[in-house]
Amino acid sequence: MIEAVGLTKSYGSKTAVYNLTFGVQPGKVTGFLGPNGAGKSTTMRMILGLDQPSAGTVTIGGYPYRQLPNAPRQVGALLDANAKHGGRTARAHLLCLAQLSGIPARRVDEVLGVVGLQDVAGKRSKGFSLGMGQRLGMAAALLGDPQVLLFDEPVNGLDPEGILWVRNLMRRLAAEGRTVFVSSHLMSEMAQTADHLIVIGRGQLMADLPVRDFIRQNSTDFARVRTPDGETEQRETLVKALTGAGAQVTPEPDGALKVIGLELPRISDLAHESGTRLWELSPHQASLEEAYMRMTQGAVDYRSTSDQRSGLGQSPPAPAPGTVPVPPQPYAQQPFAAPPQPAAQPPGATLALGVQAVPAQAPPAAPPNPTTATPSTEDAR
Ligand SMILES: Nc1ncnc2c1ncn2[C@@H]1O[C@H](COP(=O)(O)OP(=O)(O)OP(=O)(O)O)[C@@H](O)[C@H]1O
Repeated sequence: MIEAVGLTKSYGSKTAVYNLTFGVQPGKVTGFLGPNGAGKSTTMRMILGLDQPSAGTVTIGGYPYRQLPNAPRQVGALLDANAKHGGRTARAHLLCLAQLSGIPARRVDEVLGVVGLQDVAGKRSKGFSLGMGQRLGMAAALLGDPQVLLFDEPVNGLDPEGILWVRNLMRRLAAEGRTVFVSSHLMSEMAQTADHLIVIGRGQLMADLPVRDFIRQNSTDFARVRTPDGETEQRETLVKALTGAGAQVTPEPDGALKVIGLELPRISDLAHESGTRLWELSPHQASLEEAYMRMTQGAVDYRSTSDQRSGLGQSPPAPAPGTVPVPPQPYAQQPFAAPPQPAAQPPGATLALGVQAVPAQAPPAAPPNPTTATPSTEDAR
């Protein structure tokens, strides 16, 4: 079990992590999510004793990492797959690590087999692909057969097969009763791999909840409805009928309508009563990726300032023939009960996320201030 209490880390005037309190349980995969610069790696480094907290504590099985007896046998980590001597073979790299930690040499071939690198064990790692490097990093993490495992972005750069392999490995390690803590940006991947999620933004805790609760609370059901292409009047009649019945109706880029707040049979009845023909009426669920993006949108440090096409002298593409030009905002002829929309919150506000969200706590009146909006230029790494 990993336990962080009031964990805080400042680099000069920059607060990378502020007052984080959470626990990571054994027997589960716990996903650690947050946008770029949210503080995930900093937190992991503090867990592993590589960085000293400015305040608060973090322990593994009740001990700070540096006080763990025989730490490499208890905790394994993959923080940076490039952290290896490229001139050494995969086997020599692992052998070296094993010797430093008093791990028997025979374990090296075992872990090479676990990660599927047995056939290239004698090759120098500088010639390895990104995926092979990640596998070697995992082998190093598994070397001491530890009960606690930390992986920082383990699927970075992996192909779909590699991603599936990592997913299965994580699940297997957790099923063996180990504590598995995995950072990622990829909500969709974590939704399939993790049992529990810890989400941070700008160094502060945003959510700490089981994945199934995240799914239940953040996936909004909606219907897609489509009237015959080009028949604008039919479309407007239907929008009026739907909003009049309390639905939130938003145009989709392809000319369909996204309808929230009404069951499919009711939409069908309203279309019939208003004399509208339908080309499509289908049930949908908002993706978790979308829910995660909404949750963290107020905590993103690095955001593009312009359309990526600007500067190329190109205008946005014209609508495809047959599609109906659509306004960007929801239709609102009639008042309707909109679902709760998370918004960027000032520090100290409770995040209105529809999840079992954690109140964002205001940092002390004086700096450190983890909510600085400008990207940091202080990264000393
Ligand atoms: N050694 C350091 N010196 C100064 N600033 C640092 C240092 N390490 C991290 N930071 C800053 O702390 C913040 C958190 O960084 P961190 O790498 O922990 O985020 P992250 O969530 O892991 O980001 P990413 O997903 O991009 O890897 C960033 O603003 C970063 O620039």
